[in-house]
Amino acid sequence: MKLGRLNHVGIAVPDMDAAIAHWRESAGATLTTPPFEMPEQGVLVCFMDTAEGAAQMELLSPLDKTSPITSFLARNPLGGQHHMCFEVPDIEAARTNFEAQGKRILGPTRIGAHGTPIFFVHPKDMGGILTEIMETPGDV
Ligand SMILES: CC[C@H](C(=O)O)C(=O)SCCNC(=O)CCNC(=O)[C@H](O)C(C)(C)COP(=O)(O)OP(=O)(O)OC[C@H]1O[C@@H](n2cnc3c(N)ncnc32)[C@H](O)[C@@H]1OP(=O)(O)O
Ligand SMILES: [Co+2]
Repeated sequence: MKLGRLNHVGIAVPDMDAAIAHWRESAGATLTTPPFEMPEQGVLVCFMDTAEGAAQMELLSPLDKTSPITSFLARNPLGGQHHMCFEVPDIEAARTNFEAQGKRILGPTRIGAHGTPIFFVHPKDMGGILTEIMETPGDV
């Protein structure tokens, strides 16, 4: 199955304000959303875009000890690339496809930070990359 557009690169950060300043100063990135909490995912999240929306970073810091970002930062205290997110037109068809390939889907399909359904595929089944699949936003 051919995946669509790379929607964002997820970056785990230990300090959200410092990370925003870093990407603004070192890459000229602009904040497209102020940080907002997604308690159901255990994260504080914001999006930064490079020139003309050429690339989007999703900055993620943990809301609590149970957050998936907490264990990532325990292994990578300075933070780092956490996941890559690809778009698909039909999230259920994509889920079925990955399951048919025998790849481990992590948890239920749920609503992600762009307001569309997402799921994750285990990094060990994706060449070491935690892979997020999201349904393309309808207003594209
Ligand atoms: C707000 C939604 C937003 C959006 O875009 O809509 C998001 O993107 S939210 C992002 C945060 N949520 C998630 O990441 C959910 C999916 N993640 C998970 O289920 C876990 O984090 C998991 C299973 C990927 C890792 O769990 P854990 O931290 O407990 O580590 P393990 O000991 O189970 O790890 C097993 C193995 O995988 C390696 N690993 C862990 N995390 C990553 C990663 N991000 N990238 C690559 N590899 C990763 C880990 O090192 C272990 O490898 P090993 O060789 O066995 O040491
Ligand atoms: Co993401």
